Amino acid sequence: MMATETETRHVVFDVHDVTKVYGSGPSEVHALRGVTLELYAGQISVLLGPSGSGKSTFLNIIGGLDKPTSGYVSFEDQQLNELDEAGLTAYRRESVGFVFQFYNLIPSLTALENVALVTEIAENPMSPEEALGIVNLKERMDHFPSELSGGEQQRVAIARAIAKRPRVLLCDEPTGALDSKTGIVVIQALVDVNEKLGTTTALITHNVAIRKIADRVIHFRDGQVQEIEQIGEKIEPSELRW
Ligand SMILES: Nc1ncnc2c1ncn2[C@@H]1O[C@H](COP(=O)(O)OP(=O)(O)OP(=O)(O)O)[C@@H](O)[C@H]1O
Repeated sequence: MMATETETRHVVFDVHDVTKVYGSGPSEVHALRGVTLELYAGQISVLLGPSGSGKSTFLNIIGGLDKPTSGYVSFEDQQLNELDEAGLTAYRRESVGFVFQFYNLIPSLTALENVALVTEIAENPMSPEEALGIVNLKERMDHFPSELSGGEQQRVAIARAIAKRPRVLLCDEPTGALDSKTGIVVIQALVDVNEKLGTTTALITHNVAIRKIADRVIHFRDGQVQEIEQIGEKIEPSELRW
C-alpha cells in the first residue's frame, strides 16, 4: 500500500515552530526560523537543502544534542524542551543512534570491540555480532579500522549506532566522504537496518539521487521547511546512480 500524508501514522517526532539563533547582536545567525514538522514511525526521511539551510541544526535538536531557542520538540510523549542536561543525556543514550560523516572509531580496537563498547553499557542491546551482521560485516569483525575501507568503517559505525536498538537513527552526511559505489553499500546498510529493526531514520545528504530511497524528503531552505515530498515508489539502493 502506498503511504500518503493523510494516512494516520504514529508520530515519533512532533516539532512545532522551532527556531534556533546562534550568537547575539550583529553576529546573530538564525539557523532555524520556525520549523514545524512531524516524523513518522519506521519511515526514512531524507533531509535535503543548500549548505547552511539548517539541516544539521534540526538534526542536532531532535537528537538532543542542541536546544531550540523557541518552539518545542516532542519525542513520543516526552517534551525534549523540558529535559535538563541529565535528561537529554539519558534520552540520547536510550533512544538515539547517531551516524556522522566521519566514523570516529577507536583505532586500537577491532570492529567487534568498537561495537561492544556500546553494547556493554546499553540496557537491552543486541550482540555486537548481530549488529555487524545487519550491516553485512560479520566476516570482518576482527579487523582493526585501519584494515577496513571507508565504507566498511562507516558500516561499523552504523552497527555501533544500532546495537542498543535505538528508536531513531540520525545520520548527518553518512556518505559524504565516500565514492558512489561505497556510498551505495552504506545506504544499503541503512535501508537494511530500517527494514529489519523498523528504526525511524532521518538522513541528511547533499546528494539528490539518494532521496529516492526515502519515504519522505524534507527540503530545507533558509532555516525553514520549504517543501515535503512524498516518495511514492522507493527504489532499491542498488538501483541508485550518481
Ligand atoms: N554552533 C554554531 N554557532 C554559530 N553558528 C552556527 C552554529 N551551528 C550552525 N551555525 C550556523 O547556522 C546555520 C545553519 O547551519 P547548519 O549546519 O544547520 O546548516 P546545514 O544545512 O546542515 O549546512 P551543511 O549542509 O553545510 O552542513 C549556518 O549559517 C551555520 O553557519
